[in-house]
Parts: sequence; structure tokens; C-alpha cells
Amino acid sequence: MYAGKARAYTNIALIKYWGKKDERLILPMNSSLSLTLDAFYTETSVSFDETLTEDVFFLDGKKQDLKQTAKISKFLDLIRQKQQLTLFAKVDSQNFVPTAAGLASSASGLAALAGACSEALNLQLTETELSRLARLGSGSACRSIFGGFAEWQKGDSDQTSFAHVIPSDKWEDDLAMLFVLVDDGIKDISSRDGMKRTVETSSFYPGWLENVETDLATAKQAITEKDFNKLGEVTEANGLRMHGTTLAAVPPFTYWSPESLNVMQLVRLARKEGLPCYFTMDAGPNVKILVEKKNLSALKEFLGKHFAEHQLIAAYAGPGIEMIP
Ligand SMILES: O=C(O)C[C@@](O)(CF)CCOP(=O)(O)OP(=O)(O)O
Repeated sequence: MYAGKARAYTNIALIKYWGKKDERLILPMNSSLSLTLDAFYTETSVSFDETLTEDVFFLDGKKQDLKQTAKISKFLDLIRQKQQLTLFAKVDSQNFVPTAAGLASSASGLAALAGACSEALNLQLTETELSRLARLGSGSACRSIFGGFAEWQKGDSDQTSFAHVIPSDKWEDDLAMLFVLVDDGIKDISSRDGMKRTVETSSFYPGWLENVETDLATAKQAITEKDFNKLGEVTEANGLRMHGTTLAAVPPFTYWSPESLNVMQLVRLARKEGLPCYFTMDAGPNVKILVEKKNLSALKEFLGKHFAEHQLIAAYAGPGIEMIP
């Protein structure tokens, strides 16, 4: 039996990955940039075991059904193919996220799985190779190999599409991200399905591609200059552009709930009142607010008038993947 375990942290994109050029290899249409956080992570152990007659997948202690297990098997097949391996595996993933739904991300899960497989089979992968492997599980997972700010350079092949750390002189330690949980319980379209429909049908999608590489350059410059407002402005604008593409998809859809729009308005109001903070959203109604650590308590107080304590969750910059002996 070959066993391994890894811990990987979720990341939130400031410049979004939205659209695939290649579905099988998960090659993105554009490069993206994220901040790895400390608050939410996944611990995954994997054991390739000759006594197993099929892959088994446990998530938070519960045995998963065929559909969920099939996704993991698809990833394991890639590993087995690469390693000329025929053994089945038991995968056991534990999401360490606040009870609220909609926070566990595939990014930390698939990154942890890639790390656990690498450990189990003693693949001795470099961080770049690990990032490429994680990418094959879920695009955004390739960024969770790294702590702090990470850029996923889109590349144009399996070899050239991977993430790397963005030098930041630890500026991320001055920042925080406040999650506002407005989960309205609607089963959203998954990011995978949402971006596929958008690429294939949205007349607004070409506009997204026109701007995103410029946004990325602006964000990287803001990090170099430690310019919070510059980073915040491009983060908020890029997220809005991404979500804008969904409105012109066929059929149209949006991840925004009325509560999401309320939070966006409150963020703009906070800024007007002199509290610099900027929002971004992903494939769900929850809103993430980028704020400097020194202003986090003022932001929590400002939002505390509108939301319950448990709806406001703070996160700070987090580390890259950790192998667990
Ligand atoms: O994280 C970002 O850059 C932006 C998003 O979160 C916006 F919703 C997309 C993440 O997509 P992911 O779950 O990685 O898709 P997969 O490759 O189909 O598994």
C-alpha cells in the first residue's frame, strides 16, 4: 500500500480564471491571479491499496456516491496512467471550513489530493509539476500550491500552464479578506458549467478577454507598488466584468442574489465614508471583501449593523501546500 497526506488552502482569485481553451487538459483562456487564504483548507489522504476493487472517496467522513467518486477517479486515472499503476485508491478529504455552505472550494480539495498522491507514490514533484498536476483536477487548484499571491500563467499546453508565486515582499500580510455569507441556498451553476456555457454562448465573452490581461498587469503592478486602492479597484472591476459575461449567456444566468447586491452597495458606501475596501465574487452568492488588516475591525463594525456575526468571516493570507508525514 502506498499512502500520503497533504493540506492545501483555498485561494480567492483577484483576477479571475473564466473560460477554458481545452476542457480535457483544463487550459484556461486567460491567466489569473489569486490570494491564498489561511482560514479555509482541506486535508486529503490517499492510499493506493491492492485489496481495493474500486476507488472509494470519503468527504468529511461520509462515503461519497458514484458521481462524486467518479470525479476523483478521473483524476486518479491520470496519476495511474502517468505511473503505469493499476491499483485503486481510498481518498479521504476533510474540509476545514466554517460550517456555512458554499465555502469549501474545489481548489483546496484538488490541490491537497495532488499533493497526497505525489507523497503516496513518492513522485518527488517540483512545485511547478505539482501545480500542473493540480490543474488537471481543477483549474484554480493549481494556484493553491503556493502561499500568498499566485499567478496562473495560462500557457498553451499541459507543460506550460501552471502557477507561480508573485514576489510581494510579504505585503499580503497587511491584507485581509472578509467573507460575507449570503448563501441563499439556491443550487448555483458550478463554475465548470458556468464558464463553459459562457464561453460557448455569451456575446459579452469576447469583451472579457479584451480586458483581462490588462487587468492582470495592473494587479501585478499594484502588488509591486503595494498600492491597495489600485489592487482593490482592478479586483472589483475584473470580478464585475466576469459576472457580466453570464448575463449574455444563452440561457442567461447570474450568481448574484439580492443580498449579494446589497453587500456590493454597502462596500461602495463604506468607501464613500472613507473605509477603503473592494468586493469580488465567484460561482456563488457569497461576497468576499478585500480590506487592509488595519481596517478590518472597522469594516466588521460597519457591516455588523446589517449582518449577523456568523455571516462575517475574516481570513488572512495563507501558506502553500503542506505535506503531512
Ligand atoms: O477562481 C477563479 O479564478 C474564478 C472562479 O472561482 C470563478 F467562479 C472559477 C474557478 O473555476 P474552477 O472551480 O477552478 O473550475 P474547473 O477548472 O472547471 O474546476
